[in-house]
Amino acid sequence: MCAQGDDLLTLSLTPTRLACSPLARSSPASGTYKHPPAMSGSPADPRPPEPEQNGGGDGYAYLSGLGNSFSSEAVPGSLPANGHNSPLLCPLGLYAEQLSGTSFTTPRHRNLRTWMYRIKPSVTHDPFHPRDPPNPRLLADFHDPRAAVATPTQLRWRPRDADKDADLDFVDGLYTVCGAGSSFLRHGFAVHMYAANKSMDGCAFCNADGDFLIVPQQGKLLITTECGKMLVPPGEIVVIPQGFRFAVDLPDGPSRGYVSEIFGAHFQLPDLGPIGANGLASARDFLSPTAWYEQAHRPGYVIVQKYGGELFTATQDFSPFNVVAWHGNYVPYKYDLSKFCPFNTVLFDHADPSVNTVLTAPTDKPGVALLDFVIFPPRWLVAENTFRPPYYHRNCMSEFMGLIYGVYEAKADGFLPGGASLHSCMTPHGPDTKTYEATISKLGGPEANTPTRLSGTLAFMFESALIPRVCRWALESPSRDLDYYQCWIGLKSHFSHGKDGSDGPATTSSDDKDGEK
Ligand SMILES: O=C(O)Cc1cc(O)ccc1O
Ligand SMILES: [Fe+2]
Repeated sequence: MCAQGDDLLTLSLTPTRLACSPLARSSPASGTYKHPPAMSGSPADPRPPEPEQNGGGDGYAYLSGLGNSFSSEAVPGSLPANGHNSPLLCPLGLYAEQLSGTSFTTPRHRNLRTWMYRIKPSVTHDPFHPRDPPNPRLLADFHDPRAAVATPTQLRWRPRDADKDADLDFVDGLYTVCGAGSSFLRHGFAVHMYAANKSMDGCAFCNADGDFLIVPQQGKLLITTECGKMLVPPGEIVVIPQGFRFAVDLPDGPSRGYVSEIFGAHFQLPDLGPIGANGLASARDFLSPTAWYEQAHRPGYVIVQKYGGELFTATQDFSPFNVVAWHGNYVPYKYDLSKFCPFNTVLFDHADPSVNTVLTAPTDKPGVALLDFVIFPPRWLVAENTFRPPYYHRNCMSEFMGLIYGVYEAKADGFLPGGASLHSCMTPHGPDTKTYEATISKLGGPEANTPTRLSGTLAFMFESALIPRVCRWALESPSRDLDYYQCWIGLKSHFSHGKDGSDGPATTSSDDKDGEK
């Protein structure tokens, strides 16, 4: 394997099919998670979490398990007893409020909702107005070619930091790159990136359009939600479902990363098929927050609501993070990507990247995703007589890629941590010239079939069945790599059939014309 750059650690072993030594995980970010006492997924036991026993290793308390029905109380006794959701009077004088993530009548196994018990209900605010200033770089309807255009060109962007001369919080630092469909029609997706240098202050964000899957690449995010707090360093991802109010603090200073937004669907774990009952991402490694609230009078607190891609604000005199207790299965969650258990080919050929799907948002067609979140994690490459980097291909799905750290196995140069690429439906792409040449130069040598460990790298892909339009500002951005196509131009013909007395019949005239000049 030779696609890696110099800064990748590559270990070689004597070829042996069965003995690969297990190595420690190599994510730069992880905490040791201790499973909570009877709290997790146990509505029958509403004891408050105890941070010492119930930590995510990062100082915050979490509940574990994707899809569980959770209960959490910041004050003992604040959840209604006896199975009531909406009693005549809630404990401690709280208001009951339901947040629905699916229609009321969605079949039970997909039905999502949470009950919150809060000091004041969310409705207690002044009217919504268009936000001043707006964020003109957000889009949630991709039907208007004036804002976003169709292009089959291979696209790549260099990483971009927040403008040092501007104060940009998560909301102002967010910009849409591409997407398809419409939040109004509840079908589609958007890919955004963010570059922020300031914590949100005196305001909370609420996305009425869809779910956010956030992939921090630089700088931790401390996210306060109505369900509680989560600390999310690079190497972890976080999902904030549609409608949750949240505020993003930047405890490490400037931060940047990627966001996929899905309209009208939610993420779930992929089916495992013949893999069996275990592998890839495990439900138990997904962590949701525990109840946390603030009670102080907060005059002029602003709710920023993204609705149809536009921002609106409403003012209130209290924090929206006033939920003392909650229960339900519609919750924000985070996941440490180093917990992912990758599967791969163990004899020959290159497995399709779907084998490393972390989360999928399905369409109505079986096996066709509105959006798959796929990773390219550290792993062993052991396939024999195989071109181990990604193959050349044209895909009916569209592929947006980002790099969290390291060097991506298909691109020796130019695809940098914090950068991005887009290869849309049927747009040809694959390893760059340097990667291809370096790989085949090892042919016949001992390295070609030696198991190697791909380490110190973490790339990901948002893959969609929908065909994205690309925002004009992304196409015109100074960070766009206009020379991207050059990385393949150097791919030579290695075709030797009939040339130089080689092993085939006489060459045809078209072979001559197409041969390497
Ligand atoms: O294009 C890419 O780099 C992503 C990708 C990786 C891979 O191993 C196989 C197919 C694929 O689209
Ligand atoms: Fe691809």
